[in-house]
Amino acid sequence: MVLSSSIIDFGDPSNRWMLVVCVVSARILYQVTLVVYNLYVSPLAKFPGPKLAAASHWYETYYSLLYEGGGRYYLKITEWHEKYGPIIRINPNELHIRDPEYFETIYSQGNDIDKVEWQRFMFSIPSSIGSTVEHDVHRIRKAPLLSFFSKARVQQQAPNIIARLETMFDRLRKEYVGKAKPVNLCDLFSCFAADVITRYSFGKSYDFLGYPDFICPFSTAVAGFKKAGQISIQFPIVPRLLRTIPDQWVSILRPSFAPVASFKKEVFRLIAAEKARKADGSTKDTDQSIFSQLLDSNLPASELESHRLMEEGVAVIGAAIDTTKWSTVVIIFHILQNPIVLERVRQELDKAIPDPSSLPPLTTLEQLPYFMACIEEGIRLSYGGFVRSPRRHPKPLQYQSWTIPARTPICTDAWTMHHDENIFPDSFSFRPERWLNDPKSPSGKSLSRYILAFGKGSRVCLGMQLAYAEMELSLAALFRQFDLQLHETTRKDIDVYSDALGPTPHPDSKGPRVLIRSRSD
Ligand code: HEM
Repeated sequence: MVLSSSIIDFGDPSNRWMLVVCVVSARILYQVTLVVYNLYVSPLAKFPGPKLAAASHWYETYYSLLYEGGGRYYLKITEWHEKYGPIIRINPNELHIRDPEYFETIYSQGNDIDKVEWQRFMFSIPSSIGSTVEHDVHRIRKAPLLSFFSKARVQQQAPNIIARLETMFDRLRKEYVGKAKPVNLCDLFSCFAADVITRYSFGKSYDFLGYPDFICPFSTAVAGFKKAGQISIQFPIVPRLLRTIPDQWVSILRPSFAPVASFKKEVFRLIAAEKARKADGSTKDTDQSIFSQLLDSNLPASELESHRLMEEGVAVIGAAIDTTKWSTVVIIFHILQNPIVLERVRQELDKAIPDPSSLPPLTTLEQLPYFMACIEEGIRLSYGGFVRSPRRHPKPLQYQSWTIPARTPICTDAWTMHHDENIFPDSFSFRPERWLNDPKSPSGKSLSRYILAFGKGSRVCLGMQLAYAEMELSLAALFRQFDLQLHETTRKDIDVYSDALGPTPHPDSKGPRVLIRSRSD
């Protein structure tokens, strides 16, 4: 105290100004040094790309948050690949590669590939598998869930999916079929996907399909959360700080968050019940919920702590709703917009499903080539996660003449892959035919290898089989039983405008809507 008062008198205004000037100058000096380092000294300095992006993160921040409403950096990346070639530096630390033959190297099954630090807090659930950065921790966490979401278990659970479909169709018949009342496909399939995943993972139904007009506050809250996702990517400190605020306070400050807060409480309740059942030895059906599955696994005790399990539960539900909804809606839109496609799908489904009220097993639907081609093509044009998901490899990677330093964040993405015109000519058009007769890429590999919508390698989507089953059953039943007509809906309602932790259409879109008639009308 004596020291500070004897050296500088902060009561003197000129000294206070001097302090401000010193702090600002130090900050400017730091920024200038950083820019010089990024441009000339960094191990990535030699890689091609725009100097502004290499100099500072602020360039990405501007395109991600401000320019044309934000979420538009993916278009810049495409533009730069045209100009600078297949490997570019897209910010001071990260490289992006556009080469359909190289993405399997980036996203390989290798055990020692990490995600990057900003992915940990992106969804505010850092201990869930999708947010786990370290490969070894991720592997341990994912292992016990693999069989729970395996193809065999999904097939076993098909009757539960069909039961949710019946609920959905009953409501459609009562409130929409034959009426001049359009239904918003995003709202409809959000509720459906939410009901399916909660029943599947928690062994419990929450009747999301019962909400008026299919507007479910929980899905709306999750969608709102995702809209703010770019802020979390650009400023990872924000979600970290928000986590320190109790949920009740956040709900008061932002009432739209309340459904997420009460959902988290419900997840804690389920976990407590499962732990109590396990403690008194009465757990019988080990595959009823992901929590019984995890608690019966050989995960260490630290991994079974209630807060960690809550984050895993929320992650599984969160990962399943918007993604499955969006792919299903995109597929419906494109089929409806192409009368020839619609006719062909119907012919195939009518033949395979003679009684519209009785769906065949998934294995039969999967044998319908044109129907499955429509699904694959719709998945291609719905892009899956969309947001970049970089990886860090422990050893240097070689790409053409470039040596990529070890642990450099490196990525490609579904937008880049799915619009590679050499692999998918006329890539913006919906052309199911491209998937018929076991098609190959110019290099002779199966075309489906170039689909990145579910991710690849060790981090591949956990719920892929469930997502396919939901899409196959719901689309087959929908097109078999109903006549749908697009209502004030165009490609503007479907095409990606921005990346808001998922493919997001133009902000003016009111959402894709349809009018529904029964096919027997
Ligand atoms: C059409 C539907 C779906 C699409 C397009 C999709 C897409 C994706 C993508 C791209 C990833 C990888 C993200 C990354 O690399 O960081 C992923 C991971 C994940 N998905 Fe899905 N998903 C879908 C449905 C589901 C469903 C139904 C579930 C329910 C279980 C689910 C659960 C997960 C989980 C838990 C992860 C993290 C996996 C890991 O990190 O190992 N997804 N998904």
